[in-house]
Amino acid sequence: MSAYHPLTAEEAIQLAKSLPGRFPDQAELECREIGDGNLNLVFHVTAKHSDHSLIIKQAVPYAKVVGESWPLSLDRARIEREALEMEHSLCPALVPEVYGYSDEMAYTIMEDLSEYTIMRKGLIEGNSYPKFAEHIGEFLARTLFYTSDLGMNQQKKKELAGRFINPDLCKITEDLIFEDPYRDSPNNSYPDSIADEAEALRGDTELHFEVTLLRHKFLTQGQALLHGDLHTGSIFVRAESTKVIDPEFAFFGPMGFDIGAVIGNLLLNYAATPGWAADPKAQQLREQRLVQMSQDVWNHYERNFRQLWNADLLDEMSRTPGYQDHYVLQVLQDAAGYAGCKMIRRIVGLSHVIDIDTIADATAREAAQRKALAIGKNLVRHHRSIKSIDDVIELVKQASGNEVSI
Ligand SMILES: Nc1ncnc2c1ncn2[C@@H]1O[C@H](COP(=O)(O)OP(=O)(O)O)[C@@H](O)[C@H]1O
Ligand SMILES: CSC[C@H]1O[C@H](OP(=O)(O)O)[C@H](O)[C@@H]1O
Repeated sequence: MSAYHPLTAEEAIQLAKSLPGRFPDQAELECREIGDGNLNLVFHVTAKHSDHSLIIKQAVPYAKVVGESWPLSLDRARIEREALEMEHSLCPALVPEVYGYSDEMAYTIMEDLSEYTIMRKGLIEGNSYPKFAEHIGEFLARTLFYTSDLGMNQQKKKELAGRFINPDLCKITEDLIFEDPYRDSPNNSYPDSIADEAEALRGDTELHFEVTLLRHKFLTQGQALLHGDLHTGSIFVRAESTKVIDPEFAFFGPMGFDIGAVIGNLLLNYAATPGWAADPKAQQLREQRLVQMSQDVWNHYERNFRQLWNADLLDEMSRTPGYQDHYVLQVLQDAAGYAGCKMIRRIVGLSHVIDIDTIADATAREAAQRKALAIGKNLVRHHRSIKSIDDVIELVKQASGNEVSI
């Protein structure tokens, strides 16, 4: 019989105490459950009168946001922990350290990042993160290159892929991102004010064709080990430092999905900007910064990825002249398409983003929803003809209906 049960705060404290070297012997520990995500429990354990602390993240056997009617495998905790360890080994400065775990109890004990801000909140507050694009570009390039057939032994990659078969969490993405927004699904949720947009999405078969191509790639292309859910709520930031958390959707999939997740979420915040910055000058500055950041994320990714390819390529056939350019362009096109899909799902599907949903003024909120959908659709529709990141930005500007000079 399994020993699994959801931890109490007291049990989390006992667990923290039992970890050697993490707290002074006589420390008086306190614990709070702080999970604000859709799926898991997160315990924050701190020592009174000291700066020692840690996080215990535990999966529950269902999707917390929906309830027990949506069962989910506890194995996702192992997958998240192994992905965190892999990402930390490739990018130690950009991923929290794992201190301990239990697969049976589905928990991971890790470094406390409470001194950081969740990026989605920071962006809503209008903060700028000048190092972010450089950091996330490095994270994307290193994790994707070294887990692909380019940078990892190909037999080892096949074995590793077996550890990251993640059917429950992939099914969430397949349904919520690539299907529900385009049909009449009980999972969908949107206000009456944009019912016309939702109806148009359901009838747009040309758009469905492009989404189906992206969905097929997601289902079949085991290009690299992905984070799988790299939105701005899964990234902690400070002015000088960035940390990626929450890779429980990790699996071997198309590289562009992770890159597109970052860019799509920056663009969701971009679409929301008029709802947060009343002053036109401040609004313009924020918009320019977000568009520039989206462009920089790609540019840093591409520069790092090409450097790794030129220095550490294991696959001999991939030295064929022209192949690197072909490969990188495919990833860019995928990233643009996936960014668009991610934007659309956050407006009409299950699980929205606070960047848009918490805009107080109803007119500004609706305008943000419509702008996000326009950008998302434009990226999906045209992703296969994109030739450069400038083309991506052009599609964003075109759909925004306003000038964004960067
Ligand atoms: N390592 C950490 N340090 C500090 N806070 C964390 C850490 N990991 C998670 N949290 C907090 O818990 C919240 C939910 O965590 P997350 O991993 O996104 O859970 P879920 O998988 O349920 O989405 C985060 O938004 C953050 O506030
Ligand atoms: C029913 S899960 C919906 C949604 O939640 C996940 O996000 P997070 O774990 O960060 O809360 C993921 O984006 C899923 O698509």
